[in-house]
Amino acid sequence: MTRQQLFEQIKEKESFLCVGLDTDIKKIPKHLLDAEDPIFEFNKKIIDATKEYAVAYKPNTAFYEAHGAKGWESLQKTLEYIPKDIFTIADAKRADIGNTSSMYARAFFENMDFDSVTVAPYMGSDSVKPFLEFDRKWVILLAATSNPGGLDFQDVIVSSDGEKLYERVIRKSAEWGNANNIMYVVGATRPEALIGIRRLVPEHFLLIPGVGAQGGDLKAVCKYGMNKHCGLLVNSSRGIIYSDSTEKFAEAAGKEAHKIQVEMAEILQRL
Ligand SMILES: O=C(O)c1cc(=O)[nH]c(=O)n1[C@@H]1O[C@H](COP(=O)(O)O)[C@@H](O)[C@H]1O
Repeated sequence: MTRQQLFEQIKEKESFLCVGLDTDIKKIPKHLLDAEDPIFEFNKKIIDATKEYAVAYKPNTAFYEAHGAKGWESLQKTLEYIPKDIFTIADAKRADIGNTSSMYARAFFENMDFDSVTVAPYMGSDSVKPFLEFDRKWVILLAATSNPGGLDFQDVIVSSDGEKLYERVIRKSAEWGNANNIMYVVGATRPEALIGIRRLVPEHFLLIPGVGAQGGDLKAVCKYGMNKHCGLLVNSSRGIIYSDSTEKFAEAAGKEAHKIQVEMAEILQRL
């Protein structure tokens, strides 16, 4: 999917919501456990209930890989079930030496046909570039993450002018691609980081996880992170998909997604 197509979706749906499909078999309603593929059954119902309000879905591959071959099948079926006009993110946080990264890229872009994959920058340019060789596919590079441990390395000052490691990651990696094939991950829990990040990459899309269960603030994120093409995909996983654990779980997820979408529509009107 291109940046323009993504922006068109955002305008049409008045939403920049990404629903995280972090589907934990221990948390899904009990009545689904008799199904042949409970994870897929759950995802199908969540997708049906939220697709009107979401411009992206982000299955975190850990929740599928944990089940071995069957989990990968659930992931593939889920991907195929997501409507084609909705942006898809394989949240796999990959990267390795070049020839291995090429295989990861093939796994998610050719074998599975995701629009994007999350990538860890620690191994540098040759570990990231193989993901950038695919037309209309995206790398979503970890920059300033939402977890407390993110501060351990990402905020270390790496130059005499006060540049932080995550800023260096963004500044350098922006030279490997462009705003049409790289996005950055910035946690909703640290909106203040967005001020400096927008100076470095005013045009790029940012994936912002951490609203909902991790307590990030949508308004603060938008205040500091939005650009004239919105430039944000804001993810919530547990806050949406587990809003209810009864047979009405999908309805509740739909309501929660709608609530966030209404807030987003109001914010988008001010663009
Ligand atoms: O790359 C991510 O998506 C990610 C980066 C980050 O800094 N923080 C973060 O929470 N995530 C992911 O975003 C999702 C957040 O889930 P909830 O906290 O349940 O909304 C999980 O799949 C995380 O792995």
